[in-house]
Amino acid sequence: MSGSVSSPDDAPPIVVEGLGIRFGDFVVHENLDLTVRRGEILGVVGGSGSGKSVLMRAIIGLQRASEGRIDVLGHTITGVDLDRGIGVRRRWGVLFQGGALFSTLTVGENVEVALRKYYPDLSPELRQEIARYKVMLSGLPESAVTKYPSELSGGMKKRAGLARALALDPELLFLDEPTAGLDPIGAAAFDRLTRELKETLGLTVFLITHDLDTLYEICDRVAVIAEKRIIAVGTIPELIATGHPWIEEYFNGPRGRAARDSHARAKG
Ligand SMILES: Nc1ncnc2c1ncn2[C@@H]1O[C@H](COP(=O)(O)OP(=O)(O)OP(=O)(O)O)[C@@H](O)[C@H]1O
Repeated sequence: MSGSVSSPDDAPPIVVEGLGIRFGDFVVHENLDLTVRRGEILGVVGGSGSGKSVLMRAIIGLQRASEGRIDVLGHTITGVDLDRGIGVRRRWGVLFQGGALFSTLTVGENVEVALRKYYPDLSPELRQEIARYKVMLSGLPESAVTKYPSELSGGMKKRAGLARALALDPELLFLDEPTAGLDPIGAAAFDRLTRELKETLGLTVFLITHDLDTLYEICDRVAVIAEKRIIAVGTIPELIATGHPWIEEYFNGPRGRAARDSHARAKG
C-alpha cells in the first residue's frame, strides 16, 4: 500500500480523499476531501472540536484513518508504517500547540534531536552549527541556543518550536495555532516570520488557526471544517460568497469585520 503516486514532484503536496476518522462511535471526519497546493499557506479553521488537529495528525501519520486515503509529497501514507521505508517523514516539520519542546534539553539540543535521528553520521560540530543556524533563522538571538525552554517567553518558545520544525529543511510545514497565547504584536511578528520563511525557503504551510488577523495577513487560501468535512476552501472573499451560515458568522461577525478593516487599512 505504500505506492508512489505517478509523478511525485508534480503532485499537490497534500491530497486527502474520502477521509473518515472516528473514535469508537464518535465520528470526527466523514468523507473529508482536501488538496493543498504547492507553495501556498493554507489556513485551516473550524469551531472548537471540529477536528482540525485530528486532521493534521492524520496527515502526518500520527492518527489512523478509518476510511479514505492521504497522499503526502507523492506518497500514500494511509495504512503505511512511516518508520519503515518511504522516507517522507523527514520532509515535513511540525510546530505543535505549546511547542512540544523537551524541557531537559536546551533550545539548540532540541533542534539537534531530529538531526541526530535522521543524520546520525553528522559530526557534533556540524550538528550544533546547523541547530544554531535554525535557531537564528527562527528569529531568536544566538544566546537562545543554550537556554532551556523554562527560561524563554511564550513567543520565544514558539520560535524555538519553529526552529525544531525547520531542523531537517522541510518542504512542508505544519503549524497548529502558532499565534495562540501571543500578544497582538508578537502574533503579527510571528505571522511575518511565517510568510518570510515560506517565501525564502519555498515552503508549503498547513496552518491551523483561530486568529482572523493571521488568515487575512498571510494565508493564500483558507479551508473550513464543519459538519465533519471541509465545507469550503478558497480565498476569504470566495468563502464569504458561499453564503454558508458558519462562514458568514465567522468572517462577518464583529471580530471578522475588525480583522478585515484592519487588513484593508494596512494595505492603504
Ligand atoms: N485520541 C482521541 N480520543 C478520543 N477523542 C478524541 C481524540 N483526539 C481528539 N478527539 C476528539 O475529536 C474531536 C476533534 O478534536 P481536535 O483536537 O481535532 O479539535 P480541534 O478542531 O483541533 O479543536 P480546538 O480548536 O479546540 O483545538 C474532539 O471532540 C476531541 O475530543
